Amino acid sequence: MTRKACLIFNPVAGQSDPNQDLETIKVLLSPEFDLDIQITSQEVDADELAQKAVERGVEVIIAAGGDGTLSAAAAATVGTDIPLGAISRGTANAFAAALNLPSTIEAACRAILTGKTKKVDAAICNGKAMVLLAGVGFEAETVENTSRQLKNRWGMLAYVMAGVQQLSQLEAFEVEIETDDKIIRSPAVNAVTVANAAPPTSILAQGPAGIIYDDGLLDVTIVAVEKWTDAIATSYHLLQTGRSGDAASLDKIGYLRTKRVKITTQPPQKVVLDGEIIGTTPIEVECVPDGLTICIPETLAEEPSEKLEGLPGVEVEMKSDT
Ligand SMILES: Nc1ncnc2c1ncn2[C@@H]1O[C@H](COP(=O)(O)OP(=O)(O)OP(=O)(O)O)[C@@H](O)[C@H]1O
Repeated sequence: MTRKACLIFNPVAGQSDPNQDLETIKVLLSPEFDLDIQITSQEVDADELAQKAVERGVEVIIAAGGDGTLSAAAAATVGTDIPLGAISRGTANAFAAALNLPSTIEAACRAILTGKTKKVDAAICNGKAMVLLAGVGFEAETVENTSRQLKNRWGMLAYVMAGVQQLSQLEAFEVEIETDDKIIRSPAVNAVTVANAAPPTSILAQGPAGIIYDDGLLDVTIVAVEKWTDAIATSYHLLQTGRSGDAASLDKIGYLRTKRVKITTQPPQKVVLDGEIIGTTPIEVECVPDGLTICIPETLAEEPSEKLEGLPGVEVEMKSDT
């Protein structure tokens, strides 16, 4: 018997031929699924289509597109038990990389057909569902400056180019980071990233050793640089540690793990949530353990740890009631 699935398909994601991709997906999934195919448009996005599918009570939601499409569809399933099948067709494919999902259409379809479902953490940021990460400062600017034309032309290199563009305009901000047990203040940081899950290419999330997406905790990375040469050294260090799975050890990179966090900045900074600009600080992010059901292989967990020393003028105030 076939299962009822809603397939949400973004025809403009990535650089491949959408008609051919859709046909491949239909051929691979049709034997098992009764597919209700919903195509995204500029007006109707994956979030809205996925929410309607949740309301209709489909058995599985399958999203095919870039990180925006996959994250939006995933967000609509947070807190439901509806499994999400993710088919990556974007530029960066951070979603699949972060959750150890297959990167090709064929392998993703095979996982949806035969893979086991697994519960992983999600988070809520200012009332919105989050699967990957929230970026304050640099990361938000990088995303905003990475246009579709740039992505179409340069692929992954577009993210690097947008980052380098930002390095020449670094503006530090004052931050207060409040967790359940402490308040951290620093007068001059450039980026704060709160990650539930992140691939090694999300370099500004790579403070802790390995970002664990099923530990009930969020991974916070704080980066402070004074000049653009520091920024390059810091970015390179984070790229290396992200790839090796080691914790960052450079001064001016801090990290900690926490169930919930409140971030206030002076002046207010733009905030990017799973690839989309959602507004400005302050933000409050809370982990939703096991909030998302997805077909995914197991990964190894690392020991939780934190490091805050070395950030300029950092103050850590322990809260007395914890
Ligand atoms: N039919 C469409 N025409 C134009 N824009 C669309 C259409 N469908 C979706 N979009 C837009 O596409 C964006 C999401 O793109 P998505 O992230 O899936 O692909 P991408 O940008 O190529 O991938 P990545 O984020 O991995 O680089 C949303 O902003 C959405 O509004």
